[in-house]
Amino acid sequence: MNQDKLTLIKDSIKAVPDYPKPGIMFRDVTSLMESAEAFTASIELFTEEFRDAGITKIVGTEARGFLFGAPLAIALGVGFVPVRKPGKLPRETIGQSYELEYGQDTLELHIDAIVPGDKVLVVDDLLATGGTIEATVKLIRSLGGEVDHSAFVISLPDLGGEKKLESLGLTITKLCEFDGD
Ligand SMILES: O=P(O)(O)OC[C@H]1O[C@H](OP(=O)(O)OP(=O)(O)O)[C@H](O)[C@@H]1O
Ligand SMILES: Nc1ncnc2[nH]cnc12
Repeated sequence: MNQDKLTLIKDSIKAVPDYPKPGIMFRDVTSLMESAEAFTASIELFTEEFRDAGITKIVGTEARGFLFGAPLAIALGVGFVPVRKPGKLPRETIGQSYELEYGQDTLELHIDAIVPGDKVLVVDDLLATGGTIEATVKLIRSLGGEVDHSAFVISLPDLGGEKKLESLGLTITKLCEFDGD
């Protein structure tokens, strides 16, 4: 990947100590999005990476996964499917609960949004424990979707998400990483 773009992206992400709870170093992707150059670079790098991967759908997780998944879907010319927190999707859904770095939650997916044979790329702003994407992958696979690839703007490898997703058979594409938290 283009090193200048990767540096621009990493440098644009502000750190907020003790948010949303004491002891959490919050990596704020909204500061990246405030920079047209950094936001554009992130979508360009993902597009180059997945242009020839045979992806048929992108799944993005609420809420920050929508911000990168949707523009990438347009760039790749494929559909975008949201995975949402409970009660937000209007049609019939399936659900999966999961653990977060700072809590517990459930995610839902429309049952007709993924069809057997879909080759799905899961996209989120940040990979921490991997709980969000593990739950998302279970939802997609239970509907017959194939999911081999994941993409993140930020990874926090110390929190174990990369190992968890590798054990699920996923490749991990990340634009930057931070350690020590
Ligand atoms: O790898 P994990 O430990 O699962 O953590 C990563 C997830 O946590 C954050 O979302 P959050 O649940 O805070 O939701 P939000 O995007 O709606 O703020 C982040 O955007 C990822 O989706
Ligand atoms: N440290 C962190 N910064 C931003 N988003 C997160 N989601 C889970 N952990 C996070």
